[in-house]
Amino acid sequence: MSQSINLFISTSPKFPNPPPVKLSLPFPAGISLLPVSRTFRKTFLVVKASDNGSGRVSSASLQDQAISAAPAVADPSSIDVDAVTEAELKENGFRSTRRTKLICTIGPATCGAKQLEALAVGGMNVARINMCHGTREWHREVIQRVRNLNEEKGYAVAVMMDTEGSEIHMGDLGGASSAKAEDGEIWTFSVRAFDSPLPERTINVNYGGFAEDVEVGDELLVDGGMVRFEVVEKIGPDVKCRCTDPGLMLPRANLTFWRDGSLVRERNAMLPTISSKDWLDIDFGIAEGVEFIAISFVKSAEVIKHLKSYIKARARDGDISVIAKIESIDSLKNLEEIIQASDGAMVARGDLGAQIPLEQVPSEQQRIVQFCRQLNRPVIVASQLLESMIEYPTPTRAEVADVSEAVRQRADALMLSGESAMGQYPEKALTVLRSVSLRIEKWWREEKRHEPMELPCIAASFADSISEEICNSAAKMANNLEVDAIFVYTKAGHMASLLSRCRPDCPIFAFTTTTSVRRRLNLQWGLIPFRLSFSDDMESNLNKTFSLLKARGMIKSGDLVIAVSDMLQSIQVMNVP
Ligand SMILES: Nc1ncnc2c1ncn2[C@@H]1O[C@H](COP(=O)(O)OP(=O)(O)O)[C@@H](O)[C@H]1O
Ligand SMILES: C=C(OP(=O)(O)O)C(=O)O
Ligand SMILES: [K+]
Ligand SMILES: [Mg+2]
Repeated sequence: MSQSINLFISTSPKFPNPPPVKLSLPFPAGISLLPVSRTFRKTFLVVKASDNGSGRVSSASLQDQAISAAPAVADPSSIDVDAVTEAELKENGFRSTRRTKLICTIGPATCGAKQLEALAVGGMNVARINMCHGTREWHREVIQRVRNLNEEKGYAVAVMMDTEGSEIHMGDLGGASSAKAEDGEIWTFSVRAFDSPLPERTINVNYGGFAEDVEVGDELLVDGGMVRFEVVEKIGPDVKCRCTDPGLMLPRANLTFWRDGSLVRERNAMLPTISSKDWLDIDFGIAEGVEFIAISFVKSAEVIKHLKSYIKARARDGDISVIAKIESIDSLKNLEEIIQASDGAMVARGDLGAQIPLEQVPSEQQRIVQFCRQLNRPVIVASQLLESMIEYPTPTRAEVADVSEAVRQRADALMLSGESAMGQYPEKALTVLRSVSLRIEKWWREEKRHEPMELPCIAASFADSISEEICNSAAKMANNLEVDAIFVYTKAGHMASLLSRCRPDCPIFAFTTTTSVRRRLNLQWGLIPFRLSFSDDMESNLNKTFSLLKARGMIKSGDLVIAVSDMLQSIQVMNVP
C-alpha cells in the first residue's frame, strides 16, 4: 500500500512554515532524511534532494508525515485533529472557535455514512443513539460508521448511548410512524400483548401495573401533554380513555397520569431505573466501547454508583462516562448527590416538562447547569431546542432565544433529538445551533457580559487542590493577559476539564495521548481535543506541538499561549517562537 505524506520543504532549519509538498512512500531516489542537531533535534529531519540541481537543504517534520497518511493507528509521531477544526482555526483564528458542544441524536434521517459525515462537517461533537428505538444491530452499524469516520477523517466524534429506562410508555404502534387522536374519540390503552396489526384505536402500554394503577377520572398525558385523555372505564387489562386534547402520538411516547392535578407515581416509582433490557443495552454499549452512557429517569445516586462499579469491572480500556438524565421529580429532589456520583448530567427537558409544571423548567435548567459547573461535571441541555425544524427549514424566534439562553448559561453542550433523528432538516438544525452558539458566545465575550460564578473548591486531595489552583490561575491569567489559547497536556483529561470549568475567554487546546480520552473531552465546553504522544519533558512537548501546529497553519509565530500540564505543577506563558 503506498502512503502519501506531506513534506515541508524549506531552506531554513528553523522551519518557517512553508507550503507542504506531497510525496509518496517509499521516497523517490535521491531524497533522504537526516537528523538535524539543533533545537528541534528530536522532531526535525533534513531532506537532501541531491538531484534537484540546487543542492538545497530542506527541513521536514517527521510528525507531519502522518498528516495525509491514514491515521487509523495512533502514530506516536503525529497529531490527530480533524479537518473542520483545522479549517476553523486557520480561517477564523483562535478566539472565534465555538465553545459550546453539539450533540445529534442519530435516527433514520441521519444514520447513513454520508449523512453522518455531513453532521461531523457541520460541527457534531457527539452522536447520541437512543435505545428506546431501533435494534441493537441498527445501533451497532451507526457506531461503526461513526468510528470509520473518525478513523478515516480524523474526527473525534464521541458516541453516547441513552438507555430506555423503565418509565411508562406506549408500544410501537404496530409499526405505524404515528397515530392521530381526535377530540372525543375513545381509545383503549392496554397491557395485553396483541398480534399486529393492533386493533383500531388501541395503544399498548409497557407497564404491567398500568390498568391496576389508573383510576376512572385520571388524566392521561402523552409526551407531557402533546395529547391528553381522560380515563372513562377500566375493563380488566384494558383502560378506555376519551381524547380531550387531540394530536399526533409517536411510537413509544412517554405516558404519565395525573389525579387531582398531581402526577401519580407511587407505584411506578417502584420500577427499576435500569431495566433488564437496559442492562443488556449497557453490555452492548460496553462491548462497542461507547464514550458515554446516559441513564434515563435517574432517581438516586445509588443507581449511578452501581452502574459505575459495573462498568469499572467490565470496560476493557478506560472509562465510560455515566451521564445522569435529570428528568423526574426524584432526580430534582436528589440533584446534588446524583451529580456528585455522575460524570455529567443532562437536563432532559422532554420528560422533565411532563413531570413538573412547564413554567418551572427554565429555573430548574439554570439550577442544574450552574450546579454541574460548580461540581465540574459536563452538562447537556436537551429537547425541543429547535422542535419546529423537524418540519420547517427555519427555527422560530422563540427557539433561537431558547438556544441563546442555554449558550448564555454556558452549558457544555446542546442536543438535537427528533430534529436530527427523524426531521426534514437535520443539517440545517445543526447549522442553527452552531451559528447561534458562535454569535452569542462572541457577544457575551466582547461585551464581557458573563456573570462571574463562584467556583467552590472541589478537590478531594492536596494534589488535586494544586491542579485546581493551577487551572483557576491559568484561566484568570489567560483572560487578563488576553492570550490566544491555553495549552493543556493531560493524560486522563482532568486538568482539561478543570480549565473548561473556568470558562476562559480563549479556547483550550487539550493534548491527550489516547483517542478515547480525546473523544470524551469533545463533550466539554471550550476544549479543542488533540491526540498527541508526549513525554514528561514539557520543553520538548511544547516544541513538538508548536512545530506540528505551525506546520499546519493552526498557530503562528508570536501567538501568546499559556501552557499547563498534569505532569508538571507550573504555568508557562510564552509567545510561539
Ligand atoms: N434509532 C431510531 N430509529 C427510529 N426512530 C428513531 C430512532 N431514534 C430516534 N428516533 C425518532 O426520533 C424521535 C425523537 O428522538 P428522541 O427524542 O431521542 O426519542 P423520544 O421521542 O422517544 O424521546 C423519536 O420519537 C423517534 O420517532
Ligand atoms: C432527552 C430526553 O430523553 P428521551 O429523549 O430519551 O426521552 C428528554 O426526556 O428530554
Ligand atoms: K432514552
Ligand atoms: Mg426522556
